[in-house]
This record gives sequence, structure tokens and C-alpha cells, in this order.
Amino acid sequence: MSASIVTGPAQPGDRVPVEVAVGVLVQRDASGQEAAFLLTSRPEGKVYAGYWEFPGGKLEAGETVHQALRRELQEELGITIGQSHPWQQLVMDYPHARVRLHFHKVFDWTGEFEMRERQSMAWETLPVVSHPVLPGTIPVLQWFAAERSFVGPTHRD
Ligand SMILES: Nc1nc2c([nH]c(=O)n2[C@H]2C[C@H](O)[C@@H](COP(=O)(O)OP(=O)(O)OP(=O)(O)O)O2)c(=O)[nH]1
Repeated sequence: MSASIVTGPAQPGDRVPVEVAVGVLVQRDASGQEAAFLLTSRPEGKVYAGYWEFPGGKLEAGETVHQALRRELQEELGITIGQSHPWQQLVMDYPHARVRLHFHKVFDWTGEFEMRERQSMAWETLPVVSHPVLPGTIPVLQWFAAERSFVGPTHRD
């Protein structure tokens, strides 16, 4: 399976991207600095099953990214998010789909985590130990590395 990051403007003949809301849940340490972030594994039955990603899913008709995130995290993890903060966007081209990923950071949520799709979850810092990570997760780890002045591999190959 090959996947690539799309850079530059759309070209004639490109597939129209599917819009995806992605939640980057971040804990803060005692001094208020950003600390661990949440990764979840893709459930059985989905493409890239078992790969680690940030929780989220496709926007439904008429939804904003925030609304989709709130719904997906309720459905998948059983939590209710408060505010979400737009952070980064990325278009990925996979054999199965072209997706535009809208990453929002989330610092506030309520409820207990329940793995409603029998996925796994892990609070991670750099370098992440969960393996393998989804191709679309790698740029996010690089953004974290830049924000945190982290040097070295962000994950296992
Ligand atoms: N949730 C999520 N999806 C990601 C990430 N990175 C990445 O490339 N993707 C891709 C994988 C999928 O092609 C797409 C998300 O679709 P999905 O199948 O997980 O969404 P969904 O939960 O709405 O799925 P479904 O109801 O259609 O089964 O975005 C990520 O960090 N999180």
C-alpha cells in the first residue's frame, strides 16, 4: 500500500478529497505545558486496521469540523469534547481515498474513555512507541516535534 502527502494545488483529474475531522487530544502538565497526546488504533474491518492514528472520522453532510469531531469522539470513545482548536490541515492521497484531514487540538473533555469500536488507546509522547502508525499520522508527529524542539526519530519505521 502506498500513500503520499499532497503538496501544491489540485490538478485536473485529481480525486475530490473526502473531508475528515481529526482530534488531537492533548494533556497539560503541572506547569500548563502540552504533554501526552492520544493515539488510537484503527478498528478491525477498516482500511489500515491496527494502524495508530488520531481519533476522528469523515464529516457528514452539513457538519462543521468541530461538530463532526464531537460526534465521532462520542461514538468512538464515549467522551464529550469542549472547545476544539483548529491546528493544521493536510491532504493525503491513499489508494482507497484522497482525504483532507482537519486537525483540531482538544484540551477539554468529559466522560470516561470507552473503546466502543474495540480499538486500543495510548497516551504518547515523542518518540511514540505505538506501532505501526498510519502514514497520515507521521506529519502530525513532525509538527509536534517542531513545536516541542524534539530532535530524532518521532516513531519506529
Ligand atoms: N481518523 C483518522 N483518520 C485518518 C488519520 N490520518 C489519516 O490519513 N486518516 C484517514 C484514514 C481514512 O482514510 C480517513 C478517515 O476515515 P475513517 O474510515 O476512519 O472514518 P469514519 O470513522 O467516518 O469511517 P466509516 O464510518 O466510513 O467507516 O482518513 C487520523 O489521524 N485519524
